Amino acid sequence: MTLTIALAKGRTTAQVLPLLSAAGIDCTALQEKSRRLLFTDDPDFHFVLVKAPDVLTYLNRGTVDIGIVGSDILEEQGHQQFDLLDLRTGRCRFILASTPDFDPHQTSRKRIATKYPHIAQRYFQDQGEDVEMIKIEGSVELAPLTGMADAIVDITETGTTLRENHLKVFATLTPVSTHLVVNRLALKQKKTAIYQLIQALKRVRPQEV
Ligand SMILES: Nc1ncnc2c1ncn2[C@@H]1O[C@H](COP(=O)(O)OP(=O)(O)OP(=O)(O)O)[C@@H](O)[C@H]1O
Ligand SMILES: O=P(O)(O)OC[C@H]1O[C@H](OP(=O)(O)OP(=O)(O)O)[C@H](O)[C@@H]1O
Repeated sequence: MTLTIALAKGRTTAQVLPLLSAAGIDCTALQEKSRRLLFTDDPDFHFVLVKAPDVLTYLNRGTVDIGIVGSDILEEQGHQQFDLLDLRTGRCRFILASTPDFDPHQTSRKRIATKYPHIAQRYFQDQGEDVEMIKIEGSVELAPLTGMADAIVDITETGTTLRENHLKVFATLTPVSTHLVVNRLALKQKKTAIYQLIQALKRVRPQEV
């Protein structure tokens, strides 16, 4: 039985391939630097490489059985799938950050720039605050520096980008890591193969922090 897996391209794939290899899956072709997107040589595991937000589109349409993607994407897009395993890689965290002169208690309605409007909205709703959301696609740190936004909600790992842009963390929100999610129908039809993969990955994923 073949399991079809969508991998989020970029950092997620780079950090997950060593785990998949350690779990006994031949990832040689995936590890080669190329523009290939579809890997079907192994009869047990087929892979597609997609942009992180598209992982759930493939999964929810049943085109793939399994998705491997950051919990930032799962939190932002909502869950229609089974989140079965925290792979404990791709670790980073959500933060609220801005220039050091930002006043979190400012009386005017805050303008918040982010790639994650739902997560940011939920955070401010929990604080009882109505904010203006500015959705951007990247280089989020630029928004408060240019005056386009009062602050940002983004992910940080090493803190280098914040530091190099002289931004300060005002709040830490939720932690992020790479998760394995499963399509509901696939879980019924391919239960044994899916649980075998999960058991193998459990044995090789990093320790809990
Ligand atoms: N320091 C980090 N910054 C951003 N994402 C990280 C970091 N560490 C781990 N991740 C995870 O990696 C995913 C993003 O990976 P990456 O930045 O390679 O993709 P991308 O943003 O689609 O790429 P690109 O910037 O080329 O468009 C996130 O969804 C998150 O789960
Ligand atoms: O704390 P650090 O280790 O510096 O990592 C954080 C940075 O990484 C991400 O951006 P990404 O590299 O995905 O680029 P982007 O601005 O194009 O989204 C994130 O949006 C931060 O800008």
